[in-house]
Amino acid sequence: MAIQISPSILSADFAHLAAEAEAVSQSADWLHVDVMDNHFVPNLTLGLPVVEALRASASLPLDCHLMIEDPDRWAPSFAEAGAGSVTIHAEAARSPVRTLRTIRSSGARAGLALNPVTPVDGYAELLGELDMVLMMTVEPGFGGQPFLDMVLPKIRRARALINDSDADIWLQVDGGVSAETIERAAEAGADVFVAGSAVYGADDPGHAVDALRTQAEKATH
Ligand SMILES: O=C(CO)[C@@H](O)[C@H](O)COP(=O)(O)O
Ligand SMILES: [Fe+2]
Repeated sequence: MAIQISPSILSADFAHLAAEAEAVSQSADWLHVDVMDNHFVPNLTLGLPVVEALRASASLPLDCHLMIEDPDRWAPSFAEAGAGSVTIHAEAARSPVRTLRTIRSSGARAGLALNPVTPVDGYAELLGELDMVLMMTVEPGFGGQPFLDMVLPKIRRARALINDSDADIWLQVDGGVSAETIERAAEAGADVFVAGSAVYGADDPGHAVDALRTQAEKATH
């Protein structure tokens, strides 16, 4: 399982987004874009126009994490805007099968995110519709929060379900991922790592991505 790193631009300088994206373009695999609507989470960030602008200027594929109340309405537009991956929250989606299929039919990867206390077993039936499962290791809404170790058993459970399914599904962790926590998440079975403050809070974001990848690889070999 190849390790992938997806820096979150939530911790980047929004006045210089293109340059911030460029700073990780040689070292990262994706650019993680946190879309928040102040309803599903108590924070408001960015929407489709910013994703369209990033799509036109950034070289990395966009990994859009929709923390919004009505993903069934909006997710297809993010896929059509050229996002490489669109992840909806299980707690918010009312028609997840239809929405995940629509994302895929636009050529994007389809992801399902689970909040820290949302059980994974109830979603086993959806695995056939998924390219990625996102495990939140903080309550969604803000960058810079501490990693929740209580989610580690659920990451292990998701890894087992994915392996049993024989499908090629990535397992992403998002929230509090740092040089200190990434090994625990990798050991539990995650293979895609979102990191905001650990990358954009560093003096050299590109180097921080390399260091995170090295740590995760060490844990899985
Ligand atoms: O989705 C979210 C927060 O809701 C994340 O993508 C954060 O932006 C990650 O930031 P750090 O916890 O790595 O600082
Ligand atoms: Fe995120």
